[in-house]
Amino acid sequence: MASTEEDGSVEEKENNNKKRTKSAIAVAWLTFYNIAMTAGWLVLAMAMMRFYIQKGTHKGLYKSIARTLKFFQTIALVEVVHCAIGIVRTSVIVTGVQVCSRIFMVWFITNSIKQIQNEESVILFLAVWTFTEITRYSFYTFNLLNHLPYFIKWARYNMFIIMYPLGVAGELLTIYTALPYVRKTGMLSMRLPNKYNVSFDYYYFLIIVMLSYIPLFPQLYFHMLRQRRKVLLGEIIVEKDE
Ligand SMILES: CCCCCCCCCCCCC[C@@H](O)CC(=O)SCCNC(=O)CCNC(=O)[C@H](O)C(C)(C)COP(=O)(O)OP(=O)(O)OC[C@H]1O[C@@H](n2cnc3c(N)ncnc32)[C@H](O)[C@@H]1OP(=O)(O)O
Repeated sequence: MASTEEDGSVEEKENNNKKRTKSAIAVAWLTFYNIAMTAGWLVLAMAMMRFYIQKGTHKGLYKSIARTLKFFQTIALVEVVHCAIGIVRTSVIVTGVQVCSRIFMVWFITNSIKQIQNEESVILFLAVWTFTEITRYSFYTFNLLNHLPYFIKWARYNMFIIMYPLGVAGELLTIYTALPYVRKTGMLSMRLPNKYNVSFDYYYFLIIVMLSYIPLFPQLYFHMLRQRRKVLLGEIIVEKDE
């Protein structure tokens, strides 16, 4: 009996040690990741401001920052992995929708359709994303370091109230502006007959994407409102299993 108890406690200790090592590694990785992402979005913010100050126009701005934007927005896929392996307490679905919709905007809309790159709506969502991500990643960084200034916490859980609708407006307007080009060129579409016997119309796909904002965006918005109540007002919120 005694030896079993001893074994149990040794096993427990080993498990606790493993957990501690895992969480130390996770914290180190997340700190590095959040610092890198804050820096990346700060670089983007500075590049955009410099471009506008030097040229006095937003025309050509997207092209000048495209590579950096694609890099840092695509890297954000790692955040879905963070949720999946449980190193952050966030829903895989919520994070997945947020990250995938951004990657779709960057790669399959703005990057693929050159004719829309100079639209004001592109600048709108870029400015909103940049502000949001600098706030969000610096919030996570300072939080992990246990030195979170109140104004960053306040900005993280208040600014989204205006920024989310503005970002969505920029994204939807951009897709809407792209529709005529997509229809005219038939880009990324497959018409029958073809050897795979498959038909795909990117124009209608984009309309479906626009419509999917109606059910999906409120889920993200209400998720953030719940987080806001939890963090700023200290409410205890029982999340449903996902
Ligand atoms: C294939 C085609 C697909 C097309 C789909 C079309 C549908 C599109 C509908 C969606 C529209 C989206 C539009 C959007 O792009 C527009 C904008 O973004 S506009 C800008 C405004 N946006 C925002 O303010 C939201 C920004 N995004 C987020 O905040 C997150 O991505 C979100 C997942 C929405 C929420 O974050 P989360 O659940 O993580 O909340 P918290 O920040 O409070 O964190 C919860 C806990 O997890 C810890 N955590 C999370 N991440 C990290 C990290 N990287 N490092 C360390 N810790 C992290 C955090 O600290 C919390 O921990 P605890 O509870 O212990 O304090």
